[in-house]
Amino acid sequence: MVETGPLDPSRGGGGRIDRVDDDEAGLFALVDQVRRIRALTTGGLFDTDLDPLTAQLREVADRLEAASASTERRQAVTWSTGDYVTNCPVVGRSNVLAPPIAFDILDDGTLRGEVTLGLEYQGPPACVHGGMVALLFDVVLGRANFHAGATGMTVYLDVDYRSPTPVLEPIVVTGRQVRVEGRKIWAQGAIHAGDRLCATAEGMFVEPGGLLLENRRRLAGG
Ligand SMILES: CCCCC/C=C\C/C=C\C/C=C\C/C=C\CCCC(=O)SCCNC(=O)CCNC(=O)[C@H](O)C(C)(C)COP(=O)(O)OP(=O)(O)OC[C@H]1O[C@@H](n2cnc3c(N)ncnc32)[C@H](O)[C@@H]1OP(=O)(O)O
Repeated sequence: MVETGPLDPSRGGGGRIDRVDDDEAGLFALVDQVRRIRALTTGGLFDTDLDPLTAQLREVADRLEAASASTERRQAVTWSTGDYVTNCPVVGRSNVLAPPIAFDILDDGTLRGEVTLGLEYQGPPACVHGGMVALLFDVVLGRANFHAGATGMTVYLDVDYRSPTPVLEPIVVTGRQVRVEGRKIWAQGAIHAGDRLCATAEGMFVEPGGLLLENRRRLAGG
């Protein structure tokens, strides 16, 4: 049973975590522009001829492709720099899929993040897609585990959708680690819109053995 008391969305305080502000290469600034386009093209209706804009975007994409390192090298970077976070599909500032959410850590280790999701995350009318809700939980629980010092791969994620999670309105995503037994870790989370409970989740995570660590070493080239 998810205990929602510690996941009260009105709790404040705490400090920002996982936020990387160093944008020396200008990548976050570039991705911010792609995000604007991503948001505007969902259900896109424009009072202009799109062909010239498409040509301009194609040119930009061609230039980026010509200048880009290989997928393999980029994948290695995400691990070798320990910079997984900036590429995460929920918090990552260089991942266009990410809203991105920034989390604060409260004094008891609970993570709290506020976000307004756009139409690109819509499932049912005016509601966030249930798969996106699950993704938000997977990440907030995983980040809470990481900051609590015991982290693992998700082996089980139980999401209860209790009331619609709205798009285009602020929602608060919370999560915390609740128990660790050997390699097994449990965490719980909630999503609220105002003080309305939209969804709760409980996940179990298992600290991976050799294979994952080996993958990481291999991808990081050492
Ligand atoms: C997330 C950390 C990853 C660490 C990577 C290394 C460095 C990374 C550094 C920073 C990381 C930062 C972020 C991480 C990035 C992304 C994470 C996002 C979260 C995800 O996106 S993650 C993807 C989806 N996730 C999977 O792709 C998991 C598939 N899975 C497996 O790869 C294996 O499952 C594995 C390796 C996890 C364990 O395998 P294994 O062989 O080491 O352990 P084993 O099978 O013995 O299980 C041990 C005990 O857990 C129980 N158990 C297992 N599964 C259960 C289940 N479903 N329900 C109930 N109990 C279960 C068993 O019953 C046993 O219990 P008992 O000991 O009591 O018998």
